[in-house]
Amino acid sequence: MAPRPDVPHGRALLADALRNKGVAFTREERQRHGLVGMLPPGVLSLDQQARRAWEQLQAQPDDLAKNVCLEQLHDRNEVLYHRLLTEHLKELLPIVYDPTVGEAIKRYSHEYRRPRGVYLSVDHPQDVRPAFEALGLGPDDVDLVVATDAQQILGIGDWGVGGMQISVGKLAVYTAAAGIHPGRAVPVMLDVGTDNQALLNDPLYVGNRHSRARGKEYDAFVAAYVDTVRDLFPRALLHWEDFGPGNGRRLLDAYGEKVCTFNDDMQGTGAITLSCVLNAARVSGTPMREQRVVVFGAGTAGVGIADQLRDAMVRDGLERDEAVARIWCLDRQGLLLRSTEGLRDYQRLYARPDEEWSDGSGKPKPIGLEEVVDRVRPTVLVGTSTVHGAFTEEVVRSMAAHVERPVVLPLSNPTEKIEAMPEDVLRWTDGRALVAAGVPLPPVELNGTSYVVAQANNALIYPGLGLGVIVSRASRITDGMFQAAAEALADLAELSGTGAPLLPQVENLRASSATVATAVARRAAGDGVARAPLDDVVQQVQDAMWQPEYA
Ligand SMILES: O=C([O-])CC(=O)C(=O)O
Ligand SMILES: [Mg+2]
Repeated sequence: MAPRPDVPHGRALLADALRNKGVAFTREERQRHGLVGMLPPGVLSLDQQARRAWEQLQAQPDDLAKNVCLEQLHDRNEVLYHRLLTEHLKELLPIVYDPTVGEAIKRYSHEYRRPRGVYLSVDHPQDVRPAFEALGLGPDDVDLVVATDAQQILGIGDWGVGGMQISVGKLAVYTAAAGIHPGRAVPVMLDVGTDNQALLNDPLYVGNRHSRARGKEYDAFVAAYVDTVRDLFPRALLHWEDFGPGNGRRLLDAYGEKVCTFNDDMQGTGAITLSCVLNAARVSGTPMREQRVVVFGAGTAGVGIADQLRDAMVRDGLERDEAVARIWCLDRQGLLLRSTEGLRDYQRLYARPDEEWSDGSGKPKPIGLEEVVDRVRPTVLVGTSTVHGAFTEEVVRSMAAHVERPVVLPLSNPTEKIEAMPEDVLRWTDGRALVAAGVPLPPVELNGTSYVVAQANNALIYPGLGLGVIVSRASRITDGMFQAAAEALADLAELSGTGAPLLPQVENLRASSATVATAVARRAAGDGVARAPLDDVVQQVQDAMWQPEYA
């Protein structure tokens, strides 16, 4: 992990992925570090090693095999792994991250090779502290901790201990995109059990073999995690990933004001969607205060998106309740009404008055997406439902009948969960729709125009956000910092020309993350939460970015 005084020797050095250079160790280094006879005599450069690793990767039969191959490299030689990732970001992001990471998570116990990160068990809360102490890192050595309890992995639900791979994948993106030092970042799996029966009945499953802990037991375990990290690593930013709807918002409410922390699915996804909609508003000429937004899937992500769009409408001149009134949220029960049973507290704000939708006679019937789109005539349709194909031709055509440039954002992932394929949406609307998806997709060729589909994934936000927090040493993360991130990213997109994507391309992730980081750090200072002096933010951000090169 982070530079330690005790530089390992011999085989231990080869096994230390952060320091290992493999055949790039020079003859002199081999002699100095006790490696004589342990490596073939040839000495390769990092570039040559990267070429070989790339060849090995190309020989893999499918994306899951590529993911496994890359993660093995990750465990052997981190510099080489990150070199490869940085050089081939567009090709490799879908392998180490969404969508293939979903497959790796499902297959975790069967592809199991080498543990990575910190595994905490709800059955042994007394081990939380020793587990972090075993990293051998000092109070200033950790910048970032990504933790999941895996209840709601991507759009694929509860995957128990396999969720570790989402923490690992997010950190890989942090480093590739924003140069977060891989030795100063820790992935964590909070194993509270799983309600996934297939896992519980799988003899090879390597997680806790019981149902999910809830209530006091859960809260005490999470508290032990937060308290221990704050105590041992007071500089660390705490990132929450893929928690269930019952816990994600609650944990953020409990810790958001006290700790430097954020929930990526609520706030990162909210910010990236805001970026998209800000640019769609530029293209269509319809200001934010005039947008009508339908959110299909009112879970953590959907409501997080609603919150940030609402705030953007308020900044554009609306009162808060006027902005809320321009947002319609649907969940499993259909359109959320005040009388809807089982509303979660965070959904309540967006529940519509029943009078709007019924004549008051009898119990209201569930109101589906078609009816809502038909009556509301939304300008923006967001999908966070994981219902594949929910944005039917009928729904999209109905929307496009009333709106010149309908904004359609099928964000569910992995690809098998997407609400509509952008290709279809563009075809149904004769190329008028402004589309972005949560997963990477190829450009759509239609009537002689190539439409580049932006990837509206929180990967364009969280790495820069994290870097901005680290550079400014922010004591907590304000709403304004998300706004700054969303606006800075939106400003980077080239919107000219038919078919231009709504967001900067993933190939430029390193540059766009630096821009996001700069905006976030400045806003941290503006909001009074920065603890580091920021004399030259642009340079400070550059200096803070770790490069994949041998020491
Ligand atoms: O990881 C991703 O690709 C986006 C995300 O946070 C999620 O879907 O949960
Ligand atoms: Mg997530």
